[in-house]
Amino acid sequence: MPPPKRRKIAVLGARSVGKSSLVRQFIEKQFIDSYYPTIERAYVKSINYRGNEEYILEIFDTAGQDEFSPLNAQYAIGIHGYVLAYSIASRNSFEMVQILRDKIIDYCGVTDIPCVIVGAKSDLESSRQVQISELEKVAEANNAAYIESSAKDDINVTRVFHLCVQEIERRLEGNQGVPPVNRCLIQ
Ligand SMILES: Nc1nc2c(ncn2[C@@H]2O[C@H](COP(=O)(O)OP(=O)(O)OP(=O)(O)O)[C@@H](O)[C@H]2O)c(=O)[nH]1
Repeated sequence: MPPPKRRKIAVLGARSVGKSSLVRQFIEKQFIDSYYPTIERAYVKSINYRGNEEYILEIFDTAGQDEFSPLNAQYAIGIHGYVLAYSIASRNSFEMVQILRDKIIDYCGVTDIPCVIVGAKSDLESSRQVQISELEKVAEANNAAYIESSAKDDINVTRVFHLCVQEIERRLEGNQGVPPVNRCLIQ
C-alpha cells in the first residue's frame, strides 16, 4: 500500500450553521445539541479513500464568519480544500458561501479552489429557506461539489469529507479519473 497522503481541509461558513457539529460527527461520531461558538480547532482523521488509498486529513474547524470578517491567512495558505457550509434554514448563511469563496479566491490569487458546498442541518426540512436547485446552481457556477447533510441525524457527514478529497485529487490529477457525474450527491 502506498504511504498515506496528508491533506488539509478548512471548514468555513457563517455563525452557527453547524460547522463544529459536522466535524465532530465525522471525527467523534457524536452530536451535541448545545451551542458553543468556535474559536478554532484542528482535528486529524485517517480515512480510506477509493478502497485502498489512505489519507490523513487535518481538518480546521473555524470561527463563524460574516461579510466583514477578514480571512485568516491560516485558512488560505497551505489548505488543500474547503468545506463551505451554510444552514438550509438560513438564506443569509447561504449567501455567505459565495462571499467566502470569493474572499479565498482573492486572497490566494487563483481562479479555482477545491471545495464542497454543504447545505447543513438538512433535517430542518420544515424550516427550509434554500432549495436544492439553488445549491446546485451556485455549486455549478463555482466549479464545486455539493451535498446536503445533517450532523444531527448523521446523514452524508462522511461523504462531505470524501467529496472534498475528491475535489482536491481531481485537480491534482489534472481532471483525470473522476467523472463529473459523481460530483453531486443529493439524497
Ligand atoms: N437540527 C440541527 N441542528 C444542528 C445541526 N448541526 C448543528 N446544529 C445545531 O446548531 C447549533 C450550532 O451548531 P455548531 O456546530 O456549533 O455551529 P458552528 O457553525 O460551528 O457555529 P460557530 O462556531 O459559531 O460558527 C447548535 O445548537 C447545534 O446543536 C444539524 O444537523 N441539525
